[in-house]
Amino acid sequence: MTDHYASTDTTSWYQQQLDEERDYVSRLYDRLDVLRDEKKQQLARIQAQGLQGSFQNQSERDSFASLYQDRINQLAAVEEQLVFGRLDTDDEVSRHIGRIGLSDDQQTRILIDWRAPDAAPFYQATAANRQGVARRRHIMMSGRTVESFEDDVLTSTESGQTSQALLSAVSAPRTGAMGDIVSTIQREQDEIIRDAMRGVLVVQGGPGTGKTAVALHRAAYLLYTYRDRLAKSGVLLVGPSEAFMNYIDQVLPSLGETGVVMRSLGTLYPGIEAQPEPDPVAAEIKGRLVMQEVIANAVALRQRNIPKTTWVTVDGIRLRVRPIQIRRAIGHARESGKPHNQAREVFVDHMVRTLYDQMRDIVSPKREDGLVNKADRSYLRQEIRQSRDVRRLLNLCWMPLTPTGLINELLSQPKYLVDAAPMLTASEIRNLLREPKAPFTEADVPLIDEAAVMLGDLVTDVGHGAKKSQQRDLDTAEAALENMHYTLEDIGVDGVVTAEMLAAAQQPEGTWYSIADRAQRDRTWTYGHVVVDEAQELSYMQWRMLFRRSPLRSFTIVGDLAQASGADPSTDWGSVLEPFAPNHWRLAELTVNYRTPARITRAAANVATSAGRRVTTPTALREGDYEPELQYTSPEELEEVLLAAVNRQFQRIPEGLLGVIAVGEDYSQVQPVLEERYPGQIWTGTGRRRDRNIALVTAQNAKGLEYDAVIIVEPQNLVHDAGDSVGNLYVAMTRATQTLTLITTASEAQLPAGLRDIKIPNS
Ligand SMILES: Nc1ncnc2c1ncn2[C@@H]1O[C@H](COP(=O)(O)OP(=O)(O)OP(=O)(O)O)[C@@H](O)[C@H]1O
Repeated sequence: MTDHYASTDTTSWYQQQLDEERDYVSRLYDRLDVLRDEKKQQLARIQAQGLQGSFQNQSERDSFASLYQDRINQLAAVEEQLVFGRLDTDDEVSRHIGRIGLSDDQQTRILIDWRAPDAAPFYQATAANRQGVARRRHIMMSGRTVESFEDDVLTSTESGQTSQALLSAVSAPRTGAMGDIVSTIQREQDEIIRDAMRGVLVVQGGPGTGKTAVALHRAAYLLYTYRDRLAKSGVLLVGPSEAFMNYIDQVLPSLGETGVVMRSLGTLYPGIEAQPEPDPVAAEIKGRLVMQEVIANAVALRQRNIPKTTWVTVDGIRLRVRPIQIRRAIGHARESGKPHNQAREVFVDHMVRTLYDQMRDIVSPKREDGLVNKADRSYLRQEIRQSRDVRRLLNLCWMPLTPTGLINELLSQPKYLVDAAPMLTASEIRNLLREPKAPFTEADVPLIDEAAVMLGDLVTDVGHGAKKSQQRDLDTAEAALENMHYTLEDIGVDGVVTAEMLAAAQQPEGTWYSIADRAQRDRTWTYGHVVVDEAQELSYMQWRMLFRRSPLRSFTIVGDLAQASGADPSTDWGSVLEPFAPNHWRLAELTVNYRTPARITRAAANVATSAGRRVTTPTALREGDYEPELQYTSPEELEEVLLAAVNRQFQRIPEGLLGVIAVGEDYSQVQPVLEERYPGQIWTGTGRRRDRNIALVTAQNAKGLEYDAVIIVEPQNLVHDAGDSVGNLYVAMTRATQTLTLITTASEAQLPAGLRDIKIPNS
């Protein structure tokens, strides 16, 4: 129930409560300021200490300084809406709920972290299951001042109405950056956020049901609840594109969490920033299970025999090499089961031994005693290894390979690809082939990752040495850590230092890397938990890459199968996950659409179902003020009609963020038109949006994003561009929080079926 304060009595009660809240909240901010000052001073002290200070050395000091800095950043990030709720229990205790937990100088808790078990009833209590809660209060802030509050009295018959706080949150104009929903998380969302970390949790929900919001809040919840475990291994959050990562990157810091590794699918392999895959057909092929075999074949083809007997010269002695010897050495190396680059060592050793035997037979009779001693043996082997002839021959037969080199050659050398992929058709091969050294695409990344596993690291002497010294550092650090925990307790740092962090700090360059930094530099890093957003888009090969990063299979997977770009999407999560976590996953569903008004949701669902796609339409929280509109025009008038539509939407929502969605040539055509008419206002999805209030995006990049007014240019082309799949059009239509306009130069008959039902506006 929302309390109404009509009578003088209730008005004065409200005012009194408001004053009390203001006092309390100002105490909370005072405490926040004190803590900030404290940590800054501690940091300054630690930075001022010389090598003689209480810390053993420079790098140790850096580690602690970094932890203080993290805490300072966290305290800075929770400034906005530090507190947003209060729970009054049956036993007349009041608890304030906020972004982080705070205690006063007597160690009395004055603010409860929203993730703490004590805060859970704020999100979960209902009139039917009050969990000891008598009143739930939503506190609305403006800067550091309490503006107003709203009470839900759970013992009242009116309890359970949609709160004003929620309605204003979902109706507010969008800023282009996603905000957190910590003050208005709904019960079905909270159950998912607080679900146990183990196993694979799949969250299926239609457009706008808060999947992304839930995924982010869950990451923050898990880090809080399982901090000890996750501090060592980290959490990875994967999204579909860089535009999407930019859109969400402020949410976790605003929840006081900075330690999550956030990566788009194209940047999951260290050192590669892949471009979007331009060809949906190539993307589909590269995602298939069979690519595993293609890459294995590609590697095997680089282990090759010589066609006929050949000769090599070592120290002026000619040695004969026969195909049978190479074949045996290859067989031996393959049997070792090691990755290509490590197995190469076996191959080389075998061949050196074979050549040595031959050489010994030639050399021995020339010695007076007829014997080859130990020193001679190792000298001869060394000579064989270093002979240019031998090296050239062995490289020809078994070349050390890099993953990027292999994939680049595979996709640009027709014969190599044909030989490695006998199971693909000629036209599929053509789809895959491209220019040598063309930039890698997002669909290449899992292929590179797969190749990296099959190839293993390049074996170099330097590599061996570095590994050994890394291990030494780690051992020393592990010992140092024993003592370190006491020091940590003394200085009261809210963080965890692991042996790995200390070891990293011992590196000669003195660079201190956090777990998040280290994880994203290391392909073989395995995370404690992986969160995957827009999961319906992932191919088999992409799933394979992700499951490699969490062998314990601790995942939160959020997505909507109906929003998949491809023409033939899976219709159940079971078939998607079967190869990776058979019978090892659980499903949760989200059912309320917080973004898109019902009028627009219905139109979008109609388009999707008319194309034969199964959609679950969530219940929209708002009916909406405007019907979606379809405008027919001619190619000559398209630009004018678009500008008029933009203008009309700004009249409707002057503070709004407008999204123009177009693909291919349409995108290129409208960009200069918009730039000319609205200079400095167009945002094309890269970098920060700042004051730009018109976003121009492709359908692919619009995934997961939202705009107050959406204008789709040539909607039928969104379908053609995706290989006749309606998925991207469905996604584009459901990006709107207020209005949707579609502009087309096609005839009614040329439009996707469900679009024709949309109203044509009265001009
Ligand atoms: N409990 C909530 N309180 C306030 N706003 C919410 C709540 N849940 C979701 N929202 C808002 O609804 C919008 C849609 O949320 P989100 O982007 O997480 O949905 P989604 O399910 O990931 O959507 P899609 O699959 O269509 O991309 C966002 O603006 C989000 O902040």
